Amino acid sequence: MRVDVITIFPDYFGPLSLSLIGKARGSGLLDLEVHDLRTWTSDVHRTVDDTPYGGGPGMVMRPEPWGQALDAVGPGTLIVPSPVGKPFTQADAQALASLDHLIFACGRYEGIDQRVIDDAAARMPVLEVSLGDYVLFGGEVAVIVIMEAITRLLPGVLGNADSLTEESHAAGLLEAPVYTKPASWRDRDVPDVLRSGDHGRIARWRRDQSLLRTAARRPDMMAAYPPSSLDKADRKT
Ligand SMILES: COC(=O)COc1cccc(COC(=O)c2cn[nH]c2)c1
Repeated sequence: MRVDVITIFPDYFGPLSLSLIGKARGSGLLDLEVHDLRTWTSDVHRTVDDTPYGGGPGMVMRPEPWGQALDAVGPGTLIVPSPVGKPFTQADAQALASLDHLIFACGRYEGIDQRVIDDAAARMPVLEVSLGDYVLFGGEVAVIVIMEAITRLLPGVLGNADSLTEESHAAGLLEAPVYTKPASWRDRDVPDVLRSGDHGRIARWRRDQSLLRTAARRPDMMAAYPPSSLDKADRKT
């Protein structure tokens, strides 16, 4: 997978060269390049923003540098983290993980001139995605989050691919609680069922815990369960 990131703060992406994402890059699974938007400015001050038409607080990112940047690195699927985007989900991560070329645009200030989005949408898929109902200083940290969600789904990145099927949101439910040694810790014991060796009983216990946890914390997910994406075999009557 090829990923281009366009930002006015390229140093934000140091973490992407660490840990699993670093390995994915090293093993050729992920070809990531971070670009400084100011590369595509032509004035001596390398200006990337200007005052908003119609007035109002703050600054807006100018269209010219973005247009030239996207011309240079595109076409691909353009992802723009934004407070006004569609909520980003595990299903989106799954879908994006199967694509060949992703381009991330990191907005700052009050946002990117809308014509950049409209112009890009005329020649490539554009997804404006929200990570939550809050506002960040810019898209950079959102890109790191999205990149983690996608990269861990790439074949060969996670040692144990089984963890992908059981994890939260993969089957439309929150994952059951997990335990490890010691069997007793500060007078708290691991549930006996998990030490029973009865794998059918353990699977049922975990399913029940997932349903209880999802009902208590995420009624929205319960209402949507089972997601239409699950095949018949996964549906529980
Ligand atoms: C067309 O899109 C844009 O102009 C994007 O512009 C901006 C402006 C400020 C901050 C951000 C970063 O995204 C979020 O704050 C965000 C994402 N999820 N939840 C909050 C992006």
